Amino acid sequence: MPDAPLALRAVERRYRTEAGELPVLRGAELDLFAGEIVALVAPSGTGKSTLLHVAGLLEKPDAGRVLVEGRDSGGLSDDARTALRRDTIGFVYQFHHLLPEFTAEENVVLPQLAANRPRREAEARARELLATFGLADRGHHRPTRLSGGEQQRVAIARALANGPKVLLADEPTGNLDVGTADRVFAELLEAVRGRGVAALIATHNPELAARMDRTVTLRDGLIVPT
Ligand SMILES: Nc1ncnc2c1ncn2[C@@H]1O[C@H](COP(=O)(O)OP(=O)(O)OP(=O)(O)O)[C@@H](O)[C@H]1O
Repeated sequence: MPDAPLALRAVERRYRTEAGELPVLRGAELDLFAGEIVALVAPSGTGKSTLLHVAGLLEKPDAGRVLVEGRDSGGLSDDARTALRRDTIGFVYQFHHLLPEFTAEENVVLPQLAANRPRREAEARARELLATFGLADRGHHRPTRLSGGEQQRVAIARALANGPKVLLADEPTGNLDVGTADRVFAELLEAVRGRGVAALIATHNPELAARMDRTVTLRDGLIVPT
């Protein structure tokens, strides 16, 4: 069997605060398999964002291992970690974080150029991805000229631009009105399912969680099924 796209082994993460050390993750374990979509539903402040940042190689664990397709990210140089993240992991945030001075298409092109894809190929892929999300005629708009739902669709297209094995999302539709959130979420799930990507999606919305394959929560710094 191939390695899980993402695995966490005994992952610990603690923050130093004025009140002392705050242990947020205390031995978290997770196997995220290709094609499965896992909901992360946990009360505010229990460590969802911390978990996603550590799983996404944006923060290093204080102990334990984060394995991407079986490869331990622990011993890598900063550059090698960045390259591994860029080539294998897509991130969608609650707020789109698109670059305001670039068009929608350029926002989807840029991560591909960073991954050394030739510009023409990157542009073709960006147009194809944007079309998937119903944005074929919005590619030349800057983010401020797009609706909230359109901005978030572009952010999803950007996350998928380098063909990630893993998609991590932190309240990806949390900033949208209910109807738009519902549609964008359905499109996100369809895009992830269609590509066989392993996804971990944090949400406070039980209805959205119910549309995923399984749900996990955080309890005392551990990932547990619900
Ligand atoms: N850089 C940091 N320094 C100190 N403490 C932090 C830092 N980042 C997060 N924390 C603390 O760690 C705990 C977990 O935070 P985290 O943002 O991961 O929770 P969360 O479950 O995502 O919350 P929410 O649902 O409200 O976004 C919180 O108590 C938070 O205050």
